[in-house]
Amino acid sequence: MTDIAIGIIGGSGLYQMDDLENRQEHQLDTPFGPPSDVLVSGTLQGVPVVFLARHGRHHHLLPSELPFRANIHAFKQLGVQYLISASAVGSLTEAIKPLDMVVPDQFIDRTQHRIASFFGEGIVAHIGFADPVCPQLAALIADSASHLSFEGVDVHHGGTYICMEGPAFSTRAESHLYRSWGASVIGMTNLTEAKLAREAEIAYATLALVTDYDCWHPDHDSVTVEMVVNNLHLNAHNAQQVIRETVRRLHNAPFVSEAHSALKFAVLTPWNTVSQKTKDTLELLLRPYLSPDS
Ligand SMILES: CSC[C@H]1O[C@H](OP(=O)(O)O)[C@H](O)[C@@H]1O
Ligand SMILES: Nc1ncnc2[nH]cnc12
Repeated sequence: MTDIAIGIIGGSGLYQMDDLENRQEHQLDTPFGPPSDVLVSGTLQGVPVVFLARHGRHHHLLPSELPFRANIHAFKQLGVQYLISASAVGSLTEAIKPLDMVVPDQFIDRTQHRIASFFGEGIVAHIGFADPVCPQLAALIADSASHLSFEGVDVHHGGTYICMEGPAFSTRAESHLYRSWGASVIGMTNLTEAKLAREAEIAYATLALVTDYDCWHPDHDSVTVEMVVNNLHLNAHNAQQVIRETVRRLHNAPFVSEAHSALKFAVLTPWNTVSQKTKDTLELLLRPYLSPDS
């Protein structure tokens, strides 16, 4: 099949794109095992896209169980160059209220049990990650959300997303600690995904949908799954509109992101010292940098 440049990864509450036409399911395998679910390609207002439900369509995978590498590899196999993530988050600040939308520009890593690199097994690479999301894609998402102007919903362009391990939500002491760090929102998935997308040279940015005030707010109940789900049902529809508008704009004006050449100077290990097994595993990622006889 021909390459699909735009990928969408939906988190809690976003298990499919309602208006996706010409749907086709792709059961893919990767050197890192199978992805969370089938990838579903189709067209959104005539634009080819491919969608994956991050936790599976029936939400059967914990954040710590997500096959992050397989998911990103599967998008890469289909030719994805831009990946739009939609995610549920808790707010860590008064200025960001439930149902608001946030497009983070920074992450803080509080994960503990995840493999967050494609490299190792005899090949070393260090990607730049100072700016962990693609600024152009983030701006497109934020501008699309602002343009659609949903009643009672503020759009926050920029902010720091704390990525915790989960699955339990934070303790109150942790929540206050993250606030003291100046963080804006908290979730359990996006940092790992952003790192792997960068290693795969895919431009990545997130539309974060606020569902709760975590557990720091004196005037609001501490976060529960019921609270998250109720608010997700309210804003999943808005989120799909933002994604559609972002896809439309991106298709009309694609751009070159720094992410698209992230590996250019990142690999330290001479290719001729790498085992054939590791070469085979990483061939898709390293293809642009390999000479025909390496
Ligand atoms: C259902 S609340 C916690 C759960 O929701 C978020 O998932 P996602 O980022 O995939 O939308 C959060 O990260 C947790 O995994
Ligand atoms: N408060 C919270 N903490 C972590 N992940 C979340 N996802 C939605 N709300 C969350």
